[in-house]
Amino acid sequence: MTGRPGASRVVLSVGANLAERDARLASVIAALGDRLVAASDVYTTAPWGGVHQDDFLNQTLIAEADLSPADWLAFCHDCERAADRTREVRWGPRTLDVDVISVEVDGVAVRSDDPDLTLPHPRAAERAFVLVPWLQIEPDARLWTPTGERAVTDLLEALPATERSGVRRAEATR
Ligand SMILES: Nc1ncnc2c1ncn2[C@@H]1O[C@H](COP(=O)(O)OP(=O)(O)OP(=O)(O)O)[C@@H](O)[C@H]1O
Ligand SMILES: Nc1nc2c(c(=O)[nH]1)N=C(CO)CN2
Repeated sequence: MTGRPGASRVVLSVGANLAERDARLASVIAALGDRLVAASDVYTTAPWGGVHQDDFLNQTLIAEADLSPADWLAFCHDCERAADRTREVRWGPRTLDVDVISVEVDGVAVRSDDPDLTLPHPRAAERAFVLVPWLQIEPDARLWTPTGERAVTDLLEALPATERSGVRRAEATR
């Protein structure tokens, strides 16, 4: 997907479950610099996706810049590369994962089924580790789903209670 850079607002989900997890998350905030609009607290989250592995730290960020959706994906990949991220097991352990959850250009949500950049992120609505931190910084957040645009609070309520209870503010757990 390509696109003319223009003022855009992005929601990013950041996760890490190997060494130096806090520093990995902090590296994304540092890379955003003054493009950062809001950062949730850091949450300790049970692994999603069925792979047995250590808990993650997750954080959701909102940023704004004159960047196209493809530029935001490149930003995410640059951050992952800087953290020596390798792609081995799908949904498995990682030094740093930075996903584009949604992008708005001129206040309109970008929708794309390009496998290289699907927008909104196709699994965001199933992930309490994305939705809980997102709601902390944007309580009235909305997300396009295959059944239309939905309030993120409703998406979260629709998830199994065990998914929601696996997401806890990090200071409560260490
Ligand atoms: N919204 C998106 N955000 C990030 N990557 C995306 C998105 N849509 C498609 N992709 C593509 O998905 C590919 C795999 O990404 P990645 O390795 O981060 O997946 P994953 O974290 O293992 O799983 P998931 O996609 O379920 O989060 C990337 O190369 C990227 O091009
Ligand atoms: N809790 C949690 N689970 C995950 C995460 C993550 O960031 N947090 N990322 C994954 C790969 O996309 C797979 N599973």
